[in-house]
Amino acid sequence: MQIAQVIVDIPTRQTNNPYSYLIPDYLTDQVVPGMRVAVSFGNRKITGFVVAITDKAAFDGKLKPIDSLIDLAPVINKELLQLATWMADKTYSFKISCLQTMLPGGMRTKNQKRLIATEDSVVAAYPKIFHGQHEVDYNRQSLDNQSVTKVLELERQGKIRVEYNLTKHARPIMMKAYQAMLKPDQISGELAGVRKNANGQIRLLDILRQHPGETFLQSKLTAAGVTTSALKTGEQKGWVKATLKRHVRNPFLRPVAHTTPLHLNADQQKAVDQINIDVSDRKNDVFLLEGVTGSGKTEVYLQSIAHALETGRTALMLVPEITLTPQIVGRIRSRFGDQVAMLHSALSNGERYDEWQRINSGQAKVVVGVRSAVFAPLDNIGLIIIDEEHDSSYKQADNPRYQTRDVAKWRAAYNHCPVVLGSATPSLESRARAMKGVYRFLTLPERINHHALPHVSIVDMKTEMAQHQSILSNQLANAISDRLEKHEQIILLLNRRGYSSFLMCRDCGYVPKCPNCDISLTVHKDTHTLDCHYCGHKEPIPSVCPQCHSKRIRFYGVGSQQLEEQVRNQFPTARVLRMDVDTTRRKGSHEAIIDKFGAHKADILLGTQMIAKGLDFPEVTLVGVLNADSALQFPDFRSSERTFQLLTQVSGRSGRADKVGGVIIQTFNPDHYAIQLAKTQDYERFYATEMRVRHDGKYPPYYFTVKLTGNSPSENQTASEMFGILTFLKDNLSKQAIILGPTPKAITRINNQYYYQIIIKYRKEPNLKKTLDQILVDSQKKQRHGLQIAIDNEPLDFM
Ligand SMILES: Nc1ncnc2c1ncn2[C@@H]1O[C@H](COP(=O)(O)OP(=O)(O)OP(=O)(O)O)[C@@H](O)[C@H]1O
Ligand SMILES: [Zn+2]
Ligand SMILES: [Zn+2]
Repeated sequence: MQIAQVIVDIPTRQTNNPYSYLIPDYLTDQVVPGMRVAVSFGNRKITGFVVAITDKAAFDGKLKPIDSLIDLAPVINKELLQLATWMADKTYSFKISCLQTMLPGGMRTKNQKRLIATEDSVVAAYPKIFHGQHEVDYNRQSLDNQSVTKVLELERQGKIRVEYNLTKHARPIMMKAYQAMLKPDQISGELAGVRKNANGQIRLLDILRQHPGETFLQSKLTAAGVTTSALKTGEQKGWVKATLKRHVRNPFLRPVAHTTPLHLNADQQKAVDQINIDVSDRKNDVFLLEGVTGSGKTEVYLQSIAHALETGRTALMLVPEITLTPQIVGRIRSRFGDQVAMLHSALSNGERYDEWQRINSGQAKVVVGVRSAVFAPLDNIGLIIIDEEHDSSYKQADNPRYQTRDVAKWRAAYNHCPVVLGSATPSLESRARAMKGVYRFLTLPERINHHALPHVSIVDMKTEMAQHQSILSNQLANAISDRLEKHEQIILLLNRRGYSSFLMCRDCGYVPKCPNCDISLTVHKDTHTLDCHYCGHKEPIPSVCPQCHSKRIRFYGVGSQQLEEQVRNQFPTARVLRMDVDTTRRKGSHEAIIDKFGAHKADILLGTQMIAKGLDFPEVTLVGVLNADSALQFPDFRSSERTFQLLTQVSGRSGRADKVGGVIIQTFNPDHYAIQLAKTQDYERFYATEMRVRHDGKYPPYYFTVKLTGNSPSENQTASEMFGILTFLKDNLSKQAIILGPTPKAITRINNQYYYQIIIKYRKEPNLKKTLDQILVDSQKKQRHGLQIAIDNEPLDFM
């Protein structure tokens, strides 16, 4: 008797442990860990993941049987099953949400499956399953147990394939195809019987001669000059057999030219050598690769990946959200071709599924992707790279609140391979670890070919604004004219972090606020609405002030649209491209803008954070930052770090090739150290200064942190529950732990829920884990009264 241990899809703390279910006889030896199953739980029908098969139950009572299998092959491999257990524990989340997070979007929902015969014989042999068709919906209800067992067996033998019937777009595409049935020596005989002018048939035989046994998409054959009538004749004469072939969606929009490895400079060579030794020796070091902007980090990644592939292993490379992908993915593909799979948020569910499938089946050996790609089902990983390791998109904001770096390190340990964290401006955490020798430190201190870092100047907008009201300072405007004259390119960054345009009445000061949240509404000119970015509330833009009926109700703040208008007015001959959420909504538009700018078909690229990182355009000699300090006002201990990183990154886009680059930073805080040190691009001094600030303020990396957030529909209830938690923490933690709060969050009310938080700062708290786990267990009971508790281990901010 076999028993399946199942993690059920009921997000409660208790269900982090598996439940036992009997495996019915007809499924003996067919159920494998990593498959999803349907089971009864109480009187509900739910799904779950099989995590183990045992012969003893964890429980004495009578076991319920598994109702049916959802997957016919595992969707989570052994490594990821183990990872889920670690991750649930580490992030104070449910194992079920960890497992679900690992699957590509389209597979997370309950979906239909189709069975596809890969051999004709099975269609005829199992009419009860196939009803004479090559492809059928897999409908558990209409099959008897014997047939289900058979299906599983055939799947394992590779005689049938299972496809997930995703939503319409996500569906695997099966297309009409023909399989070559002739042996090479039969071709001449057949050719003799063909009329001289039957070009289509002659062409078909020609193709069959070159590719015996292969299956071709009909579209490929017709494109090659085989007519449909020739195909019909060929089918009748037994040359080819009609069948279906899967069309793999190709998310790579354009073909790329192949590139060969560059000759490395000495620093690059040293870095590659050290990484490669680790790859060969299966050592599990973490490297911090700190290289100034334009120092050629990407080439180091590429040559290390090549080495991992040479040793027969695979490689995983993570990049921040789509900002980087078009250029970097292009570079990786041009080196490694079709071995590359790409996973990012701009893919459709179907594309993501296809890519996942290519990785899972071992076809793709190199995966490039954003945060969630850290769960790519790659086997035998030889190297993991995290580019721009300081980027905040590597931390997931929702449950499970994982840090990609930590997951990567876990997988590297499992696979006995190194991790490379790369950045021009490493996070303080990583740099501090490198200083302590926990990470190995590699540096690329110079730009490629000894190009100079750009010259940065700072414009004090307080004095500037006193003279004239304009988004562009005189100095920046003059520099733009200068570059336009020289036919060089310009990047203008509008720092939108914590910054948006809102409406205010000039007479009474009224600002429209969201009815559900404690936040002012944002003006969206394209839809002519005021939107709440927290709950989605929308309302029309009023033309008179609802409070005093004045008509002088105006926009404040600058949007990228407004900046574009102003730049076009001031420089009417300049060709301007804008890149922000609005202009990149359509698929492929991001690449299109980058291509156009790269081909110098535009002079000015302006936009939000999207243009700050990773771009490598040799003709850019001026970078302007419109509002450097909009993040500095945030009540966030990382705001200086973020500002410094952003300014250094965006400055690094200037003067990357032979022409010397300049940068102009407009700011209201010209004396702030983050801005002053970004001027000299002096990471070393920034690191030293900021470490002192963190030390004095008892912040990371000197202290570990945890954020507890509670919310409920009643402010009183939220507050009193959080005070209860505070008492519990004080009773269980040591005197050294610093507990801040509970305080209302910066935006206390969101969607009519009131949020309070507690921050814990600590250096060593052996009881912390147990205490927090207990709080989570207790919170399950309180949930009935509408209170939610979330625990964020090492939060990105304290807001
Ligand atoms: N060894 C080399 N010889 C010649 N050119 C090189 C070499 N290595 C890199 N390059 C070129 O130098 C440029 C900058 O390299 P890359 O974009 O990798 O820098 P980076 O360190 O990733 O910079 P950033 O952090 O600013 O994105 C690229 O155009 C790249 O092709
Ligand atoms: Zn008013
Ligand atoms: Zn709202």
